[in-house]
Amino acid sequence: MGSDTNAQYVPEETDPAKIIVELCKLFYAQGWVTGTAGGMSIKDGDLVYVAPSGVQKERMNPVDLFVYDTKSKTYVSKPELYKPSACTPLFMACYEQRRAGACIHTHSQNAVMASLLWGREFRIANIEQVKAIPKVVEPGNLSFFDTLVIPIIENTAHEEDLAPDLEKALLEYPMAPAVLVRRHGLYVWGANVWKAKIINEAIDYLLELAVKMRHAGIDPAGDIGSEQLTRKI
Ligand SMILES: CSCCC(=O)C(=O)COP(=O)(O)O
Ligand SMILES: [Zn+2]
Repeated sequence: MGSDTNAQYVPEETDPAKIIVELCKLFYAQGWVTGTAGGMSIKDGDLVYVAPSGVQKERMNPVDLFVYDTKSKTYVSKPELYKPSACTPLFMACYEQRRAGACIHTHSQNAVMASLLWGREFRIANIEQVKAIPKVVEPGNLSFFDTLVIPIIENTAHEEDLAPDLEKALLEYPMAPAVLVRRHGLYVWGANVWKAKIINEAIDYLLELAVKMRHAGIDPAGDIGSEQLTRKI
């Protein structure tokens, strides 16, 4: 074993605008932001970077991004052709209520399917991947035996009108690492963009798995061993 086995991987790119452009291409390839859907934002000190509204998120250039200064409450970069993402009030709520460093909004079909199969909360437990999810209210991640709970809010005609319900969910679920929007998608945030990316990937994996488990007659939040009742052999 080399001495650098546990070395932390540090991505080289640090320009938030370039990172948003790069990650939106990746999320497009995942099917998470197709057809102009979804978006993302990064908070770098007082500056909030937001993608433009209604554009193909995989084809943006760094100059297309809006940059909002939370101190002066003005846009320091405001591309003339565009409006800022309709998700902006929701991203701002995550920054203010969760002290997030980055937010991701996707229209993943796994998120939409889960929102159709669960009621007011999505729950999953006893799956190794939950260990990638932070506890939020204290340092560290969930353990294998913890239950991940994600609140589900109802969709509205316009993205920005989701903000009051998202803000309420953030207050009512202090441990939640994300919020699902029924028939719409998922909002995820993290202390920084790379943490937000990891959490989004882990949650999407768990949503997909949970939908498959339900279809197989297994309760994703059930006790270990309860699934044996559904086993044929
Ligand atoms: C077909 S996308 C409809 C709007 C939406 O839900 C979304 O996430 C994209 O909003 P934006 O303003 O960032 O384009
Ligand atoms: Zn959306």
